[in-house]
Order: sequence, then C-alpha cells, then structure tokens
Amino acid sequence: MTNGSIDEFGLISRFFGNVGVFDESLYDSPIIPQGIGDDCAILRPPPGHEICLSIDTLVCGVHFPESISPYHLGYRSLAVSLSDLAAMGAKPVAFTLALTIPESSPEWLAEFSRGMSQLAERHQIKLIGGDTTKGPLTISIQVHGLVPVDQAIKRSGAQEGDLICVSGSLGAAGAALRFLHMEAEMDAVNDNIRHLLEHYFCPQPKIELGCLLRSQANAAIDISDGLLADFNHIATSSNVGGLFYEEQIPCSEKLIAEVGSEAQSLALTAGDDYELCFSLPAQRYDQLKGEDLFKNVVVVGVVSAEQGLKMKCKDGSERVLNPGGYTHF
Ligand SMILES: Nc1ncnc2c1ncn2[C@@H]1O[C@H](COP(=O)(O)OP(=O)(O)OP(=O)(O)O)[C@@H](O)[C@H]1O
Ligand SMILES: Cc1ncc(C[n+]2csc(CCOP(=O)(O)O)c2C)c(N)n1
Ligand SMILES: [Mg+2]
Repeated sequence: MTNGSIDEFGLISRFFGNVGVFDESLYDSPIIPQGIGDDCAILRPPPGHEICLSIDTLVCGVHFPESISPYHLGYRSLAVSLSDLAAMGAKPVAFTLALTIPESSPEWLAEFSRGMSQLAERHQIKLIGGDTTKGPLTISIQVHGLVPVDQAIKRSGAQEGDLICVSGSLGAAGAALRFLHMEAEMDAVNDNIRHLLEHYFCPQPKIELGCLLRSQANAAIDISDGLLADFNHIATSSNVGGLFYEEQIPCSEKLIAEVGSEAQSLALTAGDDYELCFSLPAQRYDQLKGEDLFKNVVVVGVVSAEQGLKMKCKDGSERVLNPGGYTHF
C-alpha cells in the first residue's frame, strides 16, 4: 500500500461491502442466500420465476470521458446495465461489479460507491460480488433480474401492424458529448445544456415500464446505439421491417433549442439515451396509453412485413433509412 491508497481487501469491505439494499421479507424464501464474501454469490429464484442476466463494460475514453466525476461514473455504469433488464421486462434483484482502476484513491472510491449506491437504493438491489484489479479504468457490471417464467420480452416477437413505440425523448445524451467538459459546472450552465448533461450522466433505466410491458409488448430493446440501429435488431430478429414517421420522432424542446435541425439525426442515430423501443399491438396501446408510466411514450412508426427501414417524411414522401448507430469496430 502506498501513501493515500488503500489495499484490495480494505477497499472492497469499505466501499463495496454494503452497496444497495434488497428486502428479503418481500419473498417467502431467501432470494440471495449468499452475497459478498465467498467464492461465488448465490441466487435462488422464487418458484415460477427465471433469472435474466446481462453484462456491460464501460471503457474510459470510449463510453465516458477521462474527466468524468467518480459519482457520475458509478451512477451511469449501473444505469446502462439495468437498462438491459428493463428491455426484457425483468425486475432487478442484484448485481456484480468488475472494477479495474489505475490507483486506489479512497476519495475517488467513496464517490464512485456513492453514485452507484444511489441508483441501487432507488431500485432496491444489492451488490453481491465482483472483482477488483489495477489497470486502465474500466467498469463491468452484470445485473440479475427476475421475470415470471416465459414472460421476458424478447427482440424476436414483433408482428406486422404493431406500433413502434419509444418511452421518451431521444438525442439529448448524444448532443451532450460536445459539452462533457462542462460537467463540473452542471449547476451553473444554462437550462438546455444542463438537460443534455443530465441525460448523459444520469440515464434513468425504465424498469417499471419494462415490467408493465410484460405480456403486452411483442418485442422490446433499450436504445444504447441509436433508435434506428436498435430497432433494426428487433426487425432482424423478428423478420420484419419498420416505417417511421418523421413528425413523431420525439426530441425535447431543450435539445432543439440547443442544436436546431440536428436534433432529429441525433435522436435517430446518436444512442446513449437508454429509453425503451417496443413493438405493441394497436389495441393494447389504446388500453395502456392512459397509464402514468405511458405519459412520455410516443408512437414513432409501424412494423411492416417488408424488411428494411423507411421514413415517412413531413412532405408525404418515403425514403429508405440506413440503420447507422454506434459500432465499436
Ligand atoms: N463476448 C461475447 N461473448 C458472448 N456473447 C456476447 C459477447 N458480446 C456480446 N454477446 C451477446 O450478443 C448479444 C448482443 O450484445 P450487445 O452487447 O450488442 O447487446 P445490446 O443490448 O444490443 O447492447 P448494449 O451493450 O448496449 O447493452 C447479447 O445476447 C450478448 O449477450
Ligand atoms: C466519451 C464518449 N464518447 C462517445 C460516446 C458514444 N458511445 C460510445 S459507446 C456507445 C454505444 C453503447 O455502447 P455499447 O454498445 O458498448 O453498450 C455510444 C453511443 C460516449 N458515450 N462517450
Ligand atoms: Mg441492450
């Protein structure tokens, strides 16, 4: 151990020994019989349920800027992983954390743990294990969620005629990339830029909406790479296509005020929004549209039998769309 740093086992118990909460009393038998402290954690799904699990890695310089505050890094890392559970309609229970850090600064770790704890407590989930190593800053989080047997929402169920829905406005997080250096002054910048930065640094995984969509939506995905690229995953898995309505692509007024006509292409292709995109039969949309959880839901298009993506433009013409979106290689 060097000055101002802390050893591996000390840091695990101090900063990660008690992150998040899980209320076992909600269930008849223990769901997490073993958490942090043994070679494995143990999860025991209640009768009639299965476990959905997903892992996401965030790499410094690729998924977040080197300048990011440890608080926002902790929060954002957990949020993007939870978003995949939301897309399947799973209720999060627990997560594991593989943390690679260049040095073990107690101040940095306390803030990272605080950001992660805040979101973990909001969703009543517990950190149950992980791995800590020295190296370039990289965070991997695996999340575990419960869903009643056979009720997880897959990408492969979209049907011709379903409405293509999105859970909220898009493009703000993508537009924030040009303002990331303003993170430290977030409280002082103008309302528009603060709105963009909040969407980037504190995405809100749509867990409750995902659970409501079980046995309602025919398919769902979370929007990490951009609406077109992510809907295209649904389209390919379901052997369908999509017709989008240009007028319905949801962009916030604050995004439009800041970037003008660029808003629409950011909404379609920039990614990082972590809203849900789902395919819903029209009559179920009519039944659900009055629900509180549907207040930001927008119908952006319709599923077509013909493969490929198209846009119905404001002038009535149709054009072929390229799915685009973020790709790593
Ligand atoms: N290295 C890997 N080994 C095995 N399976 C993988 C690997 N990388 C990705 N996958 C699987 O491929 C599928 C698509 O992965 P991907 O990471 O693109 O998911 P996503 O939800 O579209 O994106 P995001 O990373 O933004 O959550 C998932 O089922 C995932 O588990
Ligand atoms: C500093 C910085 N530069 C660029 C981006 C944009 N970005 C990077 S990865 C990705 C898709 C999701 O990744 P994955 O598919 O690995 O989940 C997006 C939209 C960012 N977030 N931060
Ligand atoms: Mg996903």
